Amino acid sequence: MAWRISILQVATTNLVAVVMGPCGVGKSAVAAEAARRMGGGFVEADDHHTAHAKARMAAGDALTDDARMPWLDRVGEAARQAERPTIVACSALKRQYRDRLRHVLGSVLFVHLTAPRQVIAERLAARRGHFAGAELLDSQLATLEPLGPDEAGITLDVRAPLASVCETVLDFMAAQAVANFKQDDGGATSNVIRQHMQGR
Ligand SMILES: Nc1ncnc2c1ncn2[C@@H]1O[C@H](COP(=O)(O)OP(=O)(O)O)[C@@H](O)[C@H]1O
Ligand SMILES: O=C(O)[C@H](O)[C@@H](O)[C@H](O)[C@H](O)COP(=O)(O)O
Repeated sequence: MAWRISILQVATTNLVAVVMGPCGVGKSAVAAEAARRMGGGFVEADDHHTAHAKARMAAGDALTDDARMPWLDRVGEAARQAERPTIVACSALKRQYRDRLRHVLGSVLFVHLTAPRQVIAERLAARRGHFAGAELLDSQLATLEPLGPDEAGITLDVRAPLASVCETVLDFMAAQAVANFKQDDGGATSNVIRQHMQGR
């Protein structure tokens, strides 16, 4: 619905959301499609790995914290400079990695994508033309630290169709934007947005 897209664009201005989770769960697919629907910027964290790191991961070798930190800084910087609203596809597996992104970006929403291991393994097995294969999955799942209760974000099961996952991401971002407006102007703007949204 055209009005809904424009309300979403207004409401989500200035937001940055990071779609996180293990390799193969669908971060790039969800983040790219959600950014396209929203008309905002998209940052792919994979584009900011060094050739050395990609070769390591292609060999099934998990990166260390020391190798990930400069990469996270590059991802954060790319997101800082990207068009707003911005959606980033980045594994951000540990709390300290998300802290690093928050340090660069200030306030960030996280969308943690989850699925049973088997579903992710099947997606990785079918994926073509990517440096990361199924050998990385177990280390990624072992490293993963879910969002803490104090971290702004949601956790979504990606067994639902891509379109419905994207809808949920956009609804979540719009709801957060409404809450931010409420803090900024005492509720005046959020009331306008709510009135429009009641027509859904
Ligand atoms: N909702 C979905 N349903 C089916 N296949 C999906 C879905 N989301 C992603 N995929 C496919 O799964 C594979 C992994 O997705 P990708 O976005 O590359 O994951 P990640 O960025 O988390 O590594 C890709 O081949 C992609 O096309
Ligand atoms: O920190 C890491 O070990 C990597 O960033 C990793 O988390 C990421 O998953 C790979 O880059 C694979 O790329 P995809 O996640 O796009 O499969």
